[in-house]
Amino acid sequence: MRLDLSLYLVTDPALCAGHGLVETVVAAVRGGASVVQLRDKHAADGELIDQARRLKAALAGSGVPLIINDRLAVAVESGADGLHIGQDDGEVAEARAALGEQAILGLSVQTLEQLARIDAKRLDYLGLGPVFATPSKHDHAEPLGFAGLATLAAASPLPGVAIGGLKAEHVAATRQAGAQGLAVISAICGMPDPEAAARAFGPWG
Ligand SMILES: Cc1ncc(COP(=O)(O)OP(=O)(O)O)c(N)n1
Ligand SMILES: Cc1nc(C(=O)O)sc1CCOP(=O)(O)O
Ligand SMILES: [Mg+2]
Repeated sequence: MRLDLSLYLVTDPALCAGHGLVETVVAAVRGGASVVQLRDKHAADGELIDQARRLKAALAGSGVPLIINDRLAVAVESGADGLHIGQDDGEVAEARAALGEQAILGLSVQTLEQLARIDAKRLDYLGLGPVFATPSKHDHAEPLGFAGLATLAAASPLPGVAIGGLKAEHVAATRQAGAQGLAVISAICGMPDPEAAARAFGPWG
């Protein structure tokens, strides 16, 4: 099945706490989220596996894949659809070997130098960012702006999803820069109505 990166929800345990993790994700999917990533930098593996299984059950029949952030063992053990790793989160070859050919594997890229080194045949997509500075990730790299995003997207052999400080008002500029979608935390998680917040991004194509 084609991977639809158009509205990629990344969860945050604190921001999702208001409505609850599963409720926030289900509402966002009703509003048009096309991918969900479970991201929690502090939870133990066992807790994340449990959350991933609950999310997988909630997403059943929606066609929306569940991606695990950082933790290969959690992705394998939970039966999630894939894994997203950053430049310091382990080897792409090891992740692909453990996940199998059918799983979705994404990698974060911030620079042209990193892009030149990617193992494209083992990857499905790239996370390109941050477009803007964001309080949602304390250790983010230098912001790219839309010009930097366009440079990376043009040089990328893989579909890219833009991330970092993006809101519904940035859909047109993100498309124009050549990304295949927007990945967001705070524009959906922690909003009073996550379904309406997701719907505000509108149709991609
Ligand atoms: C879709 C997407 N793109 C980029 C990231 C960032 O990954 P990483 O650089 O490993 O940082 P952390 O999210 O692990 O803090 C992402 N998670 N998702
Ligand atoms: C998880 C993450 N990764 C980034 C990167 O640049 O790789 S920026 C980011 C946080 C995105 O949150 P928000 O939509 O609230 O700005
Ligand atoms: Mg990471």
